[in-house]
Amino acid sequence: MTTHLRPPPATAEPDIDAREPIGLLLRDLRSVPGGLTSREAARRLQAYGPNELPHKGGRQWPLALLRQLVHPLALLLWVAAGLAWFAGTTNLAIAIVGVIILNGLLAFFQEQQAERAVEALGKYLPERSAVLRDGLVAHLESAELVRGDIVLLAEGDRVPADARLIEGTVDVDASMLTGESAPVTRTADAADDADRALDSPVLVFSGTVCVAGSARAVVHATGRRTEIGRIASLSARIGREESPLERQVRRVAWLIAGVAVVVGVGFLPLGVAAGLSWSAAFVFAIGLLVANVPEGLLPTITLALAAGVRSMAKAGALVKRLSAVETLGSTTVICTDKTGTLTQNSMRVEELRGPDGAESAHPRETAAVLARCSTADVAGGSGDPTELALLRFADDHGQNVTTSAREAARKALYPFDPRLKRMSTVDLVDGGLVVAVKGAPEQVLPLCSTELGGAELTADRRARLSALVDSMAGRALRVLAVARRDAPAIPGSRAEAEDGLCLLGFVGLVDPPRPEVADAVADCHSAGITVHVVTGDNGLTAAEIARRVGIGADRVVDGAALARMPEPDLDSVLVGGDEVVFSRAAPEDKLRIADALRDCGEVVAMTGDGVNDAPALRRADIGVAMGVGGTDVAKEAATVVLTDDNFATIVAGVREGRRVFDNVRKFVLYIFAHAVPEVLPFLLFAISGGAIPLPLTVLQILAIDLGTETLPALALGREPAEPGLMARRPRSRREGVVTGRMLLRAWGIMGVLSAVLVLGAYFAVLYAAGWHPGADVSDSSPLHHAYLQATTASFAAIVFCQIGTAFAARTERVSLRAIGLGTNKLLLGGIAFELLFAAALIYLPWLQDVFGTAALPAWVYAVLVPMPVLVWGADELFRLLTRRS
Ligand SMILES: Nc1ncnc2c1ncn2[C@@H]1O[C@H](COP(=O)(O)OP(=O)(O)OP(=O)(O)O)[C@@H](O)[C@H]1O
Repeated sequence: MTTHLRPPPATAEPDIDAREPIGLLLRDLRSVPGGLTSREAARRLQAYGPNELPHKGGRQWPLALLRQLVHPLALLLWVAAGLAWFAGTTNLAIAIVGVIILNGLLAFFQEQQAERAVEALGKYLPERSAVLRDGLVAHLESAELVRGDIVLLAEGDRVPADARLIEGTVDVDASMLTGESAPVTRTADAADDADRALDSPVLVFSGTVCVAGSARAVVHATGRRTEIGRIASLSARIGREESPLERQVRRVAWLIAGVAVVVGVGFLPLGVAAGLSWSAAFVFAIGLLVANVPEGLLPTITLALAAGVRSMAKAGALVKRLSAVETLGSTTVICTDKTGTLTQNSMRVEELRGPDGAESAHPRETAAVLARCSTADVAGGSGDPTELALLRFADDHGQNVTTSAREAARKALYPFDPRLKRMSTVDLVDGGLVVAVKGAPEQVLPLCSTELGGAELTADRRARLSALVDSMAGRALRVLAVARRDAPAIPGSRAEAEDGLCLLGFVGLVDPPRPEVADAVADCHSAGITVHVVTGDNGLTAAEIARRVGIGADRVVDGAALARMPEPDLDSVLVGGDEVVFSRAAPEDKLRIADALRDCGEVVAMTGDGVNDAPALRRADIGVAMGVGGTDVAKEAATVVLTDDNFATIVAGVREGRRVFDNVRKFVLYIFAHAVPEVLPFLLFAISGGAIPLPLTVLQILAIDLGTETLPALALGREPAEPGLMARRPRSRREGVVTGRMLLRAWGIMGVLSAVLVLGAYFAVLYAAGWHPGADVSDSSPLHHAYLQATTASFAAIVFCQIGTAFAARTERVSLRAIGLGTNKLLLGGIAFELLFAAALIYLPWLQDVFGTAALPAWVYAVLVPMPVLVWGADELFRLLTRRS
């Protein structure tokens, strides 16, 4: 159920007992087994409101805002503000409170944006349900369901509203309501003696999923009146747990905060020793602390992840958890399905062979079996793509392929079973019963005793037939054997029905690879990602398709061999470096493969679409469900849903994940770099014993941290992908956000250089005014104005150096030229703002008073302007040297 914003229903619905006899219930709901009319449904929708869960709405925001103001780092700042106030520096106290509030607001808006990005995913993938309207089956958005609607439930569907079964039997997984993980059976005509409605054998509830069977049910409660609607805390909101990246960054933030406290406290005695009064030293200690607490780091990361979620959604990959963005980026193995993911899923019968290997001389007999042995609906275009292709073939050969004709003649159905890989029906044909079977040749052939024409299937014939199948499969055809027999009576079981069959021939279907997949596979290979194919199809067919898209398919492991394979052997197959095709795989095999890969330390993305794929999707690091062809169960279990079922989209997601992670590193680097030029001047002051006056005021530091730096840091989070992003090995699970190389660049290179440049500008202004170490710069001294200009020069120099740092931080390895100077427009805007803000501080008289600044003489700009180039240049050189090595 989606959570759109629509007005709440105006009218209350009368109470109805959903467990009363069906006839009575239908009468109370003013419905009939054929469903409501569209007009009546529209009226009820208008009167009672859409079938949606109560929206967790706007009233949440005051709390969210409050949370931003009282999180631990903010509390640290509150303490600092309290101390400043206590020390009598009200100005500083107010400034710190300003820092807290501004940061809180910024973080709040970032979090809100992040939430919205995730919530907006709902609109990409509205849930749909099959419902009877005007006597016909319609596939409507679940939100449009009303009381009295008759819904059709099938395996893999999510139950869209609370409903009473009126026909059929289903197994439902009700774990999200009852916590009971084993599926329970619900039958229309069961005797209902349960105590609780939740345990009633005739009711199904919104949010639970149908894992087997099919049924019709009449809706008796929708939206907020459903069981799940009542349990408001279980609202359909997507989970928001902290990602490993956020956890890491939180730890880093705390570490830095700890260092800030130590530096601040450490400054106290140093400051006093250098000649400051206790209260002045105290004020500076607090200033240092506030300057270095990285309170903005976490929300910025959340926002970067959310931006990743948004752009992935545009690319067709709906990510259900923010944390999945980074996990996708570190994927090392992708296990993919074949049909629809690697291929176009536009199947067509390419050839039909008789048992003799010749182009079949009896297409009509084969077509007749295919027309009956099916559950797809060509007119409505719904059903398994293989079956749709077979039905179109039957249609071309003069068969009646309408569902009504088929169902009228059907006496029994043994549906397609992915383990048995075949399906059968028993139908009444011209007054006699006929068993129709189709399926994987190795499953069907053993059930056949004769072939078309009546000849017995000898061992020799069977061997030749296998060779025929292999030759078809080797041409990338999906091959199905088709068989039939006359039956004297309706068979009692599947085994009895599928016995003593007569083989009619083999159909070969083509399903060409998607054109974009070959490039995506090549990208995977250059990015160090291994691609395994796990398919229910024949090994030769799958290997040929794999080869056509560039997957190394030298090794094919078939389902039977896999079943016999001990764990250590499987491990060595999987980590041997080869790409493997697992053919004739059952859904449980996927789980085993995911498990083995994870045990081997790989980060696994696994695709799936069926009900049985759910455990493997859950077990993989990234479960990828098919949005078009997948069941609701698979989508539920997956972390990523592909709106186009396309393999290339997974790879696009990996690229996006890597980009987001890179960008997080970029702004962490940027934020780290400023610490050195801010802290070093203080140390100089302390070490000189006060002979060198303080090069920066506390409020100037706050102006940098809060005013000039914020926007460029945010803009770095939106940096486009760096060239070569998909030419690197995947990041190891153990590799953190902060690396030694990053610290070297931030502190060792850019930080130290900036500190030198900042002090250079400071001393240049002081000396030009005739200052010497130890000279008086206090309020009343003649050097005071020069001192104000000198601290202003330090402030301006930090701003200019940070511009250089921002450009350097844009790439981790390549040169700035490779990505272009102007490709991040946000950053250019951020820097423009930074300069304007700094200019205001330097030139507006009332800001001069607050921040202790003074207008700079023009020559100082000649010193300042080269600084960005110098800082960026030093890092560029470092990157060049490390690239070479
Ligand atoms: N509707 C069907 N009726 C009978 N047999 C089928 C049907 N669909 C598939 N088969 C047989 O079962 C085999 C496995 O099909 P299945 O659909 O389970 O494969 P899959 O795992 O979905 O394959 P892929 O990875 O290509 O998507 C097919 O190769 C085919 O021989």
